[in-house]
Order: sequence, then structure tokens, then C-alpha cells
Amino acid sequence: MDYSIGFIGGGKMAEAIISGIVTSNLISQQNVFVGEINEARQKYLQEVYGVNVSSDNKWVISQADLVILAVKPQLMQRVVGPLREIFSHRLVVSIAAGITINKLSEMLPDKQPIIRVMPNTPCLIGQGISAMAPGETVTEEHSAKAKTILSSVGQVVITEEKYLNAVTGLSGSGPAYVYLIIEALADAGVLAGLDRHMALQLATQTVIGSAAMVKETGSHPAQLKDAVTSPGGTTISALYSLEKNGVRAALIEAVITAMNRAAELNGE
Ligand SMILES: NC(=O)C1=CN([C@@H]2O[C@H](COP(=O)(O)OP(=O)(O)OC[C@H]3O[C@@H](n4cnc5c(N)ncnc54)[C@H](OP(=O)(O)O)[C@@H]3O)[C@@H](O)[C@H]2O)C=CC1
Ligand SMILES: O=C(O)[C@@H]1CCC=N1
Repeated sequence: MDYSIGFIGGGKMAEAIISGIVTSNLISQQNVFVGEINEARQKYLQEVYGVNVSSDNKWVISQADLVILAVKPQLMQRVVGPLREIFSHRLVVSIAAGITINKLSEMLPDKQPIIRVMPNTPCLIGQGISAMAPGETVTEEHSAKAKTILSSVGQVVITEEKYLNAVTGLSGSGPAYVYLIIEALADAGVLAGLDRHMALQLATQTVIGSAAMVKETGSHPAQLKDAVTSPGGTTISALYSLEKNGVRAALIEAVITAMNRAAELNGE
């Protein structure tokens, strides 16, 4: 692509996107500009990805056609406020949890085109999923540009902004829930006497294989679950235990809690 991209904040989520776009050759390294205050982080991003890194956010914005805001939600006002005049006509993409387009509009010049996005860390290996919600002044061309970038690091869904906190609770934070489940399954294997390395391999591939079955067969998860579950067998004993321990409700509550927390972040 013949345009440049700037990141304000070069942390974990920015890195996941940078890695994806650089690996997929969508945008060349010399056209990627990262504003980052942490020196160790600056050095790391320069060395690993060969991108331009600076502590001068104004310079980063001036070099970019499109700017991704990737600092913590709680810092957004403090970081973006002083940069207000530099954004000019540029498309601004915010990946911050909870911060609404309305709130961002107050920090930015009038009619600034803003797209709010919720990605997730598997973007690092091109396996992410992002939901994007374009603001009122965003053109088709802007949306297409953002979609192309996000598509280079995973799947993209377009939705209304009112759903983005729900997306945050599900797929934004979701990788952490899955890692916790993988870790717990591996721990169970170790408790049952399996070697740690093998237990982790078994747990990881079970999650990958099961997710791929849902995706590739198009079958309902309940149908696939039933196919594993022999009458009077092992699986139904385990499922009874999971239900008794409220795993289903625990996961639902986790997503809703994260969604509510995202809404709170907009006011902090
Ligand atoms: N991590 C995730 O899975 C996801 C995160 N997000 C969103 O992405 C955003 C970033 O999250 P994440 O990457 O996890 O957070 P990080 O803390 O890893 O990244 C933020 C980076 O910005 C740096 N920073 C702080 N102040 C400035 C500044 N004034 N100028 C430039 N850089 C600055 C921080 O440095 P220092 O550490 O020294 O403060 C840090 O390196 C958040 O808004 C989050 O809601 C969205 C989806 C998923
Ligand atoms: O924990 C957080 O707030 C961020 C947003 C989604 C994933 N990580």
C-alpha cells in the first residue's frame, strides 16, 4: 500500500497490529511510525520490526496518513489533548476499550473522521478478529482503508458503535479467558500425572481443533459436544461437573462484567 500509518502508543496491542501488517507486507516498515514514551519499548520495536519509533507523537502524526490511537483508555485525554491541532484531515482509528467516538470527538478537531475498533492480540499472528464502527464523518474510502489494514491481521466485522463494549467483553478480552482455560486444562493433566509439556500440547491442540470444528463444519457447538458424549461415558461425567460448577454462567458473567467495565472506562 502506498500510505503511511502512525501509532500513538507502541504497547502490546499496537505491536500485534504492527507485526501483522509488517509480516503480511501490507505496509512497508519505513511507512510505519510509532510514538512511544518507554525507551525499552522503543528499542524493542525498532529492533524487532524495523519500524520508525519516536517519543515525539507530533512528529509521528505528521508522518502518517492514518493514525491509530493505542494508549490506555485512562490516558487518552491526557495524550491526545495536546496533539489536537496536528491531526488535521487524517483518519483517526481508536482501539481503546470503552472510549466512545463522541468522547474522542471532544478531544479532536471538529468533523475529524474517527473509526472505533476493538481488535484482539491474536492479530500478532494474523489470527485476530476486529470489530469496527465508523463515526459520522467517515467516508467509504476511510472505512475501506481501515478494513484493509485490519484484514491483514485477521477477520473484520463492521458493526454499530453501541455494540463495541459487548465485542470488547467477548473477543477483545476473550483471548485471556481462553488462555486461562488452556492453562487450567494443562494443570489438570499435570495433576493426573502427565508431563507438563505434553499436557500443554494436548490442551492447546484440543482448543485449536475444537474451534476449527465449529468454524469448518458450521455445526452448532451443542451438536459437536453431543458427538463427544457417549451414554454413561467419561464426557457426560465431566460435563455434569462443569455444569454443577457453573462454568457456563461464569463465562457469560465474565463477558458481561468486561462489557460493563468498558462502559465505565469512558467516564474515567
Ligand atoms: N491488550 C489487548 O489485548 C487489547 C488492548 N486494546 C486497547 O489497546 C490500547 C493499548 O493497550 P495495550 O497495548 O494492552 O497497553 P500497553 O500499556 O501495552 O500499551 C500502551 C503503550 O503506550 C505507551 N504510552 C503511554 N503514554 C504514552 C504517550 N504519551 N505517548 C506514547 N506512548 C505512550 C505505554 O508506555 P508505558 O508502559 O511506559 O506507560 C505503553 O507502551 C488500550 O486502549 C486498550 O484498551 C484493545 C484490544 C485488545
Ligand atoms: O483489558 C483491557 O482493558 C484490554 C481491552 C480488551 C483487552 N484488553
